[in-house]
Parts: sequence; structure tokens; C-alpha cells
Amino acid sequence: MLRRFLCNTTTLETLIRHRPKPLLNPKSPIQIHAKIQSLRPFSQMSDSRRSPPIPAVDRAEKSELLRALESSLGSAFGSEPLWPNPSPLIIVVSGPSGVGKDALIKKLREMREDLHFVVTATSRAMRSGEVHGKDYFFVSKEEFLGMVEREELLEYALVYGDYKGIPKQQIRDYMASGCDVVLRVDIQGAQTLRRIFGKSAVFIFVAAESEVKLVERLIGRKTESREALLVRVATAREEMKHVRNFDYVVVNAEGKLDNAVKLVNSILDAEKAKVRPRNVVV
Ligand SMILES: Nc1ncnc2c1ncn2[C@@H]1O[C@H](COP(=O)(O)OP(=O)(O)OP(=O)(O)O)[C@@H](O)[C@H]1O
Repeated sequence: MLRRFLCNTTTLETLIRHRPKPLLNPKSPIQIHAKIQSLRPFSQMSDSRRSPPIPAVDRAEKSELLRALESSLGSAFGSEPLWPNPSPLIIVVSGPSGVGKDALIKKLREMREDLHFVVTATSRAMRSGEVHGKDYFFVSKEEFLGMVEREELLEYALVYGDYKGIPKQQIRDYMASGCDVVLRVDIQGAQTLRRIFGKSAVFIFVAAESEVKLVERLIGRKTESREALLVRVATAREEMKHVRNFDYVVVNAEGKLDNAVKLVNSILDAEKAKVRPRNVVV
């Protein structure tokens, strides 16, 4: 519950650091084999080296067996985690306008308590229903350019005449508190982030099942003027060509948003279970 609160809020004063536990130094298979071999000629050992016999598994108490196994192996069983907690991920979600990125991320955040949505700063006007600090940080063009000057943004771009940019400090703070962070950017932004992060972030392209379904969805949203609609649809055609620069493609088919959310959730679970995790520094 605490983690959900921490990752889903934009105030960080009370954050506690969750550091991954250090990895144990496991014995190599060769060492273990040698140890077992050394136990084999048990009956021929001198009394001083002899361990108590391991009791029959079907009759002994669990604790008795544990003690005997420890004694035979020559050391106590540790209760520390055998593997460190996974490092926080940076997840970049992109795709054509109207494909359902916001809808997908909203549902994903309900499923994953450790996920923080990085709120983008934008100079565009607020749409009805949007909340400052939750959907975007709505700032004037002058304020935005001030942030650029102070190098506070990870990347920024002029999108359909409006500035959009990602505040760096927000990412650092949430990752330091153990949260995964999700960035929602257009294709141009994803390309820039790929240059910055390389393979150290997870890039997910959200696609519609067909062009016509994408256009229907954009029309249905009723947020664009005729001109803006035309630009977005023309751009979407071009954007599909960039899918190969991503790590994953998730089809958000009509009426199947939940399936797309489940797939992204599984992708993130698999990423967290990687033996060689992506280690990202912002
Ligand atoms: N699988 C789906 N089936 C039907 N409608 C959907 C689906 N996914 C999203 N939508 C709807 O499509 C519209 C566009 O979705 P959304 O605003 O999330 O897209 P977006 O990719 O974030 O767009 P933009 O980049 O322009 O902000 C919304 O009205 C949303 O509720």
C-alpha cells in the first residue's frame, strides 16, 4: 500500500530508499561437487571429521533434517534473498496519436503498485477533464523555454505546435525510491530517448489492429479539429515505420484494451526477472 502511494503521487518528501540487497556469493558447482565428494567416504573418516548421520527423510522432523544437512555441508543455511531485488525500470510507451497509450497506462498503473507515470511538461492548452500535475504540467511557452535553458528536461520536442518535455528530477527521485517509471512519448520523443538510454530502457510500441480502426478511435475521441485530425492521421502512417526500433509491439485492438494491458504487464514482469537486468542511469 505504501509503495502504491509513493509511486502514484507526485510529492516525494517522505520517500524511503529501497536499496536492492547485495547478491550472495554462491559457491561454484565445482566447489559443491567437491564438498559432496568429501562427504561420501563418511564411514571411512576419522571420528573428528565425521558429521552426525542424516536421518531418514520420512521419519525425521524438518528442523532435525535441516540441522543434519547443515552439519554435513559444514555451514548453516542462509535466509537472505538468493537474488537481489530487481532494479527499477524505465519504460517508454509510444505509438501513433489516438492508439490508446493514455488509456493503457492508466489501467496498467492500477495493476502495478510500483509504477510511476512521469508527468510531462507541456505548453499546450489543457483539454477538458485533464488535471494539472496529473496528466501534464501545463506551463506557458516562456516557462517551458526556461526549463530547457536550465537543462531540467531529459528531452523535449515541438509536437503539433506545442512543446512537450520530460522533467529529469522526477525520474531520478522515483527511481531512487524503488519505483519503475513509465514515460509516454510520441515517436519523435521515443527516438530521442533511444539515443539517450540505448538498451537500458524498455521501449514499447502501441499499435492499432488496422489503420481504419485507429482513425475511428481518433474521430471518436472528438478532441481534434478537422485540420489536426488530418495531420495526426497522416503522421500515424509514417510512424508505423518506426516500430522496428522498439523492443516490443503491443496491439491495442478495438474493445480489447484489457488484453493489451495484460500483455504489457507480463512484459514488465519478464523484464524484472531478467538475469542480466537493464541498468539505467538518468
Ligand atoms: N482498445 C480500445 N478499444 C476502443 N477504444 C479505445 C481502446 N483503447 C483506447 N481507446 C479509446 O481511444 C481514444 C484514444 O485513446 P488515448 O487518448 O488513450 O490515446 P493516446 O494514444 O494517448 O492519444 P494521444 O497520443 O493523441 O494523446 C480514447 O477515447 C480511448 O478511451
